[in-house]
Amino acid sequence: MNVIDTPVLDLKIIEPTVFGDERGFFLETFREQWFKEHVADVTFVQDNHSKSSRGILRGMHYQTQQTQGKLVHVVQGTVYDVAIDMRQSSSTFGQWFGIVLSAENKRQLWVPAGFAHGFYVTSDTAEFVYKCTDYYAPQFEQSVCWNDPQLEIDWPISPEDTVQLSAKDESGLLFKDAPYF
Ligand SMILES: Cc1cn([C@H]2C[C@H](O)[C@@H](COP(=O)(O)OP(=O)(O)O[C@H]3O[C@H](C)C(=O)[C@H](O)[C@H]3O)O2)c(=O)[nH]c1=O
Repeated sequence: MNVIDTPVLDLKIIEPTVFGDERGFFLETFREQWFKEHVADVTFVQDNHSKSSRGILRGMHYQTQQTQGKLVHVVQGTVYDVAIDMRQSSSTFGQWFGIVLSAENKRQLWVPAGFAHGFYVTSDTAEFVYKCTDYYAPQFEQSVCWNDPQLEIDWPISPEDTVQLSAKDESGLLFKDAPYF
């Protein structure tokens, strides 16, 4: 396992060690003691799995209470994954980072509590799995506009591409109006 810093404070890329042989491959997707020592001293309590089609954008979500750290990766297809630092005390407050996560690159992204998170599907379908450090609490959930004019997230979306959002995400808040940590 290899940990790579990103330009955004505390947001980390993890590259697991992949063991390939004539049968295929094996990798450990999570090892608690290693994670606590090398990434963040947190405990995960909930695992999630979603499947989406090309052009689906889920995000940008966070919980204002029961804030969730998320360890995310893709087991089928490809997504462009984005996290936004919503922590006012952070030196990278208001900054975003994006990365291609795919079944092929097997990369993971550690998104600490205090970030808004979402992804855009660039393959026919994508299956997205992640561990969370607190439980789902919809009463505390917020959604920030994926195309907020201040954040200017550089999504891999061409004019001819579709962007399909949930009703909740259609009415996301502007970053300037969103609650911060
Ligand atoms: C997130 C969640 C949802 N649900 C139920 C609630 C709805 O009936 C259904 C779909 O929920 P939602 O539309 O909020 O799912 P996503 O749009 O994938 O939400 C996620 O999108 C981005 C990528 C995130 O980072 C968050 O983990 C999460 O907000 O699953 C649950 O039962 N438990 C959960 O933890």
